Amino acid sequence: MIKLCEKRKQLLVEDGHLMVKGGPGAGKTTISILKAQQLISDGKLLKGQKILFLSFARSTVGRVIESAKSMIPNESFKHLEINTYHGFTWSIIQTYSRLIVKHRFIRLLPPPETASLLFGLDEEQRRAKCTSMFVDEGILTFDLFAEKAKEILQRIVSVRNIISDTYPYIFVDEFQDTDPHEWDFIKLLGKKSTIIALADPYQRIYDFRGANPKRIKEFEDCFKPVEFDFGDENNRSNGKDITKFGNDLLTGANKGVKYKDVIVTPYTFDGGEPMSAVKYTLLNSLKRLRASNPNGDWSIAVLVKTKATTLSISSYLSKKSSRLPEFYHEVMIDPSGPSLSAMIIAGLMEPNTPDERKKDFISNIISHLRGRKDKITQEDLKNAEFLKSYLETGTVRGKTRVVLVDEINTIVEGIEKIEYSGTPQTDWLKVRKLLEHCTNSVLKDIFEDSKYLRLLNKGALLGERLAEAWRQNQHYANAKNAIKDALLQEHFSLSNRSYNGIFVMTLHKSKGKEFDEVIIWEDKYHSIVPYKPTPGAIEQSRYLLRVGVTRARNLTTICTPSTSKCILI
Ligand SMILES: Nc1ncnc2c1ncn2[C@@H]1O[C@H](COP(=O)(O)OP(=O)(O)OP(=O)(O)O)[C@@H](O)[C@H]1O
Repeated sequence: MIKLCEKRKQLLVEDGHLMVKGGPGAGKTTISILKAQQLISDGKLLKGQKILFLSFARSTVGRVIESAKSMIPNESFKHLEINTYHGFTWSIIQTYSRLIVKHRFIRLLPPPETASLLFGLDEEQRRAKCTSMFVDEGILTFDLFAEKAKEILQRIVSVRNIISDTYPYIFVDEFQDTDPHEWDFIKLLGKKSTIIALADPYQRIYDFRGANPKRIKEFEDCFKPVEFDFGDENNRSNGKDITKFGNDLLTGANKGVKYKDVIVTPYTFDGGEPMSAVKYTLLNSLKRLRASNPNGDWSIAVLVKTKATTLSISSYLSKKSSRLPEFYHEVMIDPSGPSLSAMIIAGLMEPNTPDERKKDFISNIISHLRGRKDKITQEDLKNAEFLKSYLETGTVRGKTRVVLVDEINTIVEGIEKIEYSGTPQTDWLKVRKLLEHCTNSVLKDIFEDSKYLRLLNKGALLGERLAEAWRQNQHYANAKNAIKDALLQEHFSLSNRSYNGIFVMTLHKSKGKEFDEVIIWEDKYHSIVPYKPTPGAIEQSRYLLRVGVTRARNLTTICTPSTSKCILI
């Protein structure tokens, strides 16, 4: 039941630009949905106009859609457009790109391929390369969306007017994390549209991609908004001390204090199962939640620092041991590694000569090595360089590399022997099986990544695309491109899903979401605060941990190694 205090009632009737501030769970998203409803029922929209709600992540958008559907009538919901910055700016570029670039069609480069292509370049070189690809070839990378959409609005005032006329009210969620281009984009739209920004300065966790502590002040100076601050109000975990822990964390006041609803569990090294503490914690959470929600309506998030830990935790949860069970769960990761592995398998399935297939396979392995992780290791780099030179010269030196090339050859030979059935799932598994028993780590990683496609719920999508290819030709011609297109479309699909069950994701990805219980797993080798941190890095780590801790409605457990306990707790 939503409570409307005087401040909230005032917000609903206030005109003009607004800045809505508040800590985690203060109710910023909730009041903004009610504000949108108020604008609609006050008749502020003309025919064809909509209210735009912009957020960063697709999953956050999904949660806003879900809340809005449950809070406002269907008739009003039709007047809302809830989208990501990416989705919205891409739609502007698709419609108006001809006004800033000569190419008739713009081709999108999927993020994993972008990572592979830009590998080894510094920030400035990356930007220069992306810009020249756009201008010279009409190829667009996701990083340029906000910049190019801004350029369109800047250069063509009539387009800006059309967009503002269509969206006279724009809500900007998580404003504290906007980068300079997104901020310029909002400033331009704010010349005619009314902007309602939602922000929490202490949930700013994207400094590394251009967020800036000055941004909120810049908004205030530019738009002179009416301000509403809901401070430490806690509607998510009312009556719990989770928000208190989160706020104490900002100053270090949490150190040495015991909290009722934030439990710190130092774990010791368990030789056989180093991550067993996460399973024990899950078993306790499940016991509590199953007892209080017999209908299965509960959610648990396991939050970790890095993508690599997401994958290792997920692998561990999927395995049963003599002591502990497996746990069905979903992983929410940036799907670069799995997507690139899907393209490798699809590439192998395409009809081809053995020679061409081998070349294609090796090029795809190089893309996988360069694009699968946020930060490439020296080992990956050396392997990618070796494969590149092997493609050119055919020379192999060193035992490990001889094994790698032998295994590549065995896979290519194995493909020749496969008889496809026309049932994509079966055929996919036949090809994937060839990678299963490889001993070289490069090929093993491809196999491991491909397993996450199921956990990412991509199985059905891949099956559909391959079935289409088979229906037309009775073979899997062009399978790789079909899969690539399908995965690309996924970047824009918005679904309002409910969070039931166990989810594994990074702390960054948890932003804007809520769960009944949260388990924060600090890995021994990937601690929340980086090694030898700068003051800035410590501040960012505090914000990040606060975001994670405050995602819980009922309880958060922080598992930290007892030998190197997190310095923030
Ligand atoms: N006025 C209110 N009365 C009762 N419950 C509320 C109220 N406002 C929000 N809530 C509930 O509190 C929870 C958190 O609300 P909401 O997501 O709007 O907060 P937020 O400020 O956007 O959080 P965050 O910044 O952490 O994403 C939701 O479950 C919501 O239903």
